[in-house]
Amino acid sequence: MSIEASEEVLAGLQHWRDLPAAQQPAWPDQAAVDASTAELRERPPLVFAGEVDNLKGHLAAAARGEAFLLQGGDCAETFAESTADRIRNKIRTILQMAAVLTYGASMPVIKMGRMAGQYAKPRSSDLETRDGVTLPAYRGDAVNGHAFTPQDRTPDPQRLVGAYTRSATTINLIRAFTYGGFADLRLVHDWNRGFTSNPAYARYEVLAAEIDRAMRFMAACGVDFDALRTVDFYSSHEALLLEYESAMTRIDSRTGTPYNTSAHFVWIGERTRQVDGAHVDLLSRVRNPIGVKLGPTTTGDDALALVDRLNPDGEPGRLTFITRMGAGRIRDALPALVERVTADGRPVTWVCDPMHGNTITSPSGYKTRELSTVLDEVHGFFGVHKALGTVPGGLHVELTGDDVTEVLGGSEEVDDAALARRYETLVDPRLNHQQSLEMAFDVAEMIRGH
Ligand SMILES: O=C[C@H](O)[C@H](O)COP(=O)(O)O
Ligand SMILES: C=C(OP(=O)(O)O)C(=O)O
Ligand SMILES: [Mn+2]
Repeated sequence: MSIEASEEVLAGLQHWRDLPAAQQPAWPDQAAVDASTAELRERPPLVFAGEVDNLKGHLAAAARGEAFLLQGGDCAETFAESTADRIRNKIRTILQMAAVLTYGASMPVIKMGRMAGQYAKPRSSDLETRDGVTLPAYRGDAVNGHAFTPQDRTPDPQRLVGAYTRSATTINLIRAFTYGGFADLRLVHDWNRGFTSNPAYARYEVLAAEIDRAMRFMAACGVDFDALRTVDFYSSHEALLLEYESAMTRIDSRTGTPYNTSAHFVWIGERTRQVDGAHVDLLSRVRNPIGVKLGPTTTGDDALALVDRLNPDGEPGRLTFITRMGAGRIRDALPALVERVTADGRPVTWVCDPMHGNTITSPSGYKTRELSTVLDEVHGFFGVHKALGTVPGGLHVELTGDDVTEVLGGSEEVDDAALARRYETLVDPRLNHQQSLEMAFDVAEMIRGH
């Protein structure tokens, strides 16, 4: 039987159109936007309501300290790099990190990509000027092209359909890899052995040897490793482009309620989380688990107003707060927020994004981050939660599975001169494969000390 949504619910899904919406592209032609979104509305969902509900249950467990979220991927996915190799490498990196964290935390790790839809970016400035020429800023491949030409930089709504198509092929590959044997724990463990056999990472040998012993213990006990060949891997992106997110919002025929079917999990960015704004309104009406990024100026009142709007009934797993304070601020700024929300009593999953509060410009002019500063924010996050007796529920990271040089530091040190070698990101700097694993080992040690 198929249950339909009420007129009131359907009308509510359009209410965002009456509200202020930050960070939307200046589309030159609204009729062309309408044509693209009409096309999107005809396309199949990318994720299914049952999967989304399962994820919500897992995130509820993370809020209670019974699971840990690992969410990672590019700052901005690009159409050109939605290739099988790049996608496979990212999945492999996340699976390797997850294996280490599972051991460190002794709990299930929820695997989630900033993947299969992360094609739209908020920007500090609407415009970019180079050599006296001013053009619209690059806002992600779902909006415009990165090349500094008027043709590329003019927002093109056909790109919304392009983003859908790439998201569909990416999630298809994710499903194929994670259900087809690529996620086999024995394989993932072998890859990690390859990482720790590199002398640069000798300090992680002790933990690696422990994991090795645990694997042999499991084998000796007759654990059915074949049953561990598949994993659930969830998709996520910032729900920034309201026309796209609205077109992908569908009524679940089982319940008659709306789900955003563009990803399992969507989040609202630091720049678009205005409590009376369009983003909060649209996401308040869908049933997915959702996140909100919270920067260092967030007040307890702001956080509670978001709980009121996004999770008034305190549904477990519904709301994740992704804090991105900066290593220098987290120890001062986070406690008041956590205390206030904890006193309220409605559950929240606390996740640490140690990237966005720690962006710097290197002496040679690259937008970058220092791995040591990134790790310091994670330490601060665990420290605050430990002191308050609350639960650090996960990690949100910008990373890639490739050997890029975008973030400074790491045991195989990337220095300022090395940044030029393989700086490929179109927006924010990502941890490379090795730096990502180094973070996973470091965090695993941190969790054990927690
Ligand atoms: O990921 C996000 C960036 O931090 C955001 O898009 C802002 O970047 P910008 O300051 O380069 O515009
Ligand atoms: C823009 C981003 O983050 P924030 O909203 O936290 O600045 C991002 O996650 O890429
Ligand atoms: Mn970013």
